[in-house]
Amino acid sequence: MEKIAVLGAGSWGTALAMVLNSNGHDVRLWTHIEKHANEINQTRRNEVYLKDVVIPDQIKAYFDLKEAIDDVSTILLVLPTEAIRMVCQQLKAVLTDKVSIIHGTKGIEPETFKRVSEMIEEELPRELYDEIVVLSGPSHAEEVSLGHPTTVTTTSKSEQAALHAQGLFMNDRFRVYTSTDLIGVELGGALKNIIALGAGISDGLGFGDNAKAALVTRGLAEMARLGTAMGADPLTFIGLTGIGDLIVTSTSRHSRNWNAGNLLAQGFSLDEVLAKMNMVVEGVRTAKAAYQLGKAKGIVMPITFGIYKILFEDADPREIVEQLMTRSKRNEVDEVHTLLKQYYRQD
Ligand SMILES: NC(=O)C1=CN([C@@H]2O[C@H](COP(=O)(O)OP(=O)(O)OC[C@H]3O[C@@H](n4cnc5c(N)ncnc54)[C@H](OP(=O)(O)O)[C@@H]3O)[C@@H](O)[C@H]2O)C=CC1
Ligand SMILES: O=C(CO)COP(=O)(O)O
Repeated sequence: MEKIAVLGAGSWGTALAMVLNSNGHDVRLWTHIEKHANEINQTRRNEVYLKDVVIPDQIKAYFDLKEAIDDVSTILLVLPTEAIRMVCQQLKAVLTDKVSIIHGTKGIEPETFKRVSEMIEEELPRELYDEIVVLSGPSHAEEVSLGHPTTVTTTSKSEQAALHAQGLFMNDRFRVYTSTDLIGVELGGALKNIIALGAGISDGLGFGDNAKAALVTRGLAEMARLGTAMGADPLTFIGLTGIGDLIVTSTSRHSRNWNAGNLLAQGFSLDEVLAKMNMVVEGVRTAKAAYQLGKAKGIVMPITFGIYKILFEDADPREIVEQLMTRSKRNEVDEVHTLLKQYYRQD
């Protein structure tokens, strides 16, 4: 059994702390708000982020980062992408012994186009950690914390490290696979949030199931197209961290991205939507990064570009849908599909 510090006491950090606790690990949950740590310790509830569950007594919340990481062997970062660099800098100031790092964050940084593991690598000196592992897949905190069956994937540059993380989390309610495609797993988890925003917009406009199936399917093609150009294995996009996560995020009432899209379609401005959500909506920043990246690399991503225009250029969602529906005639099969077809023919 290990001592593990979970940095980020939002919904996902709390749910993952509960999984680790149920596996017998000694888990500390760190939040940057002192009042939040006190509330969790006194009430055993995380009222703002995960109100429907009781947090087991064994999980202690910390405000002092140095105390939270004292003597731990693994640190799990579960923060918004925007907070990753800042918290790594705080960590660097107090971390003395080498640890394993795992992260459960899903995003890409605008301007730099860095994945989260790359941001951590840039901020933390190499001698302070063994390897970085990514944990991703279709997994809403609200269901994981209730013990509903869930599957995720761990990946790392080191297969050993991915296997170690698999062992830490896996139980009969939380099944963990491993993958060797670090780039594909991270990009799948980040890019699906953009398409989920689109699914929320589509549902908010009342377009129904056909439109959503089209968005998810053609959105997946865009994810795989950009991902492949960034060095991912296209097959990863038909796995848990690609289509799996895209399905759950585009269809679940728990999804922050879907709900944000739904509110946008009702006419709220982006600022109003983000204020109403009170939780991180990662697809917004990642849409900016994917738009910039798609432009820079000349990748065809009409859905992603349309969602970017709704978010940042005040475009009317109905006009974007019309533009998507009236694009020039095409064949459905492009280079990514061709690769997938070759794969299926091997069976
Ligand atoms: N929720 C889910 O079901 C899942 C989420 N994820 C991913 O996990 C990541 C975290 O999401 P989630 O838990 O939902 O987010 P939440 O919005 O629920 O919580 C975010 C937490 O991070 C804290 N935080 C924000 N900025 C900082 C900072 N600078 N320093 C320290 N803490 C900070 C927030 O504190 P404060 O109260 O001050 O805002 C809050 O406690 C995201 O990348 C998300 O995509 C992945 C899978 C499932
Ligand atoms: O990544 C997630 C589920 O796998 C969470 O998505 P949301 O942030 O949209 O809730």
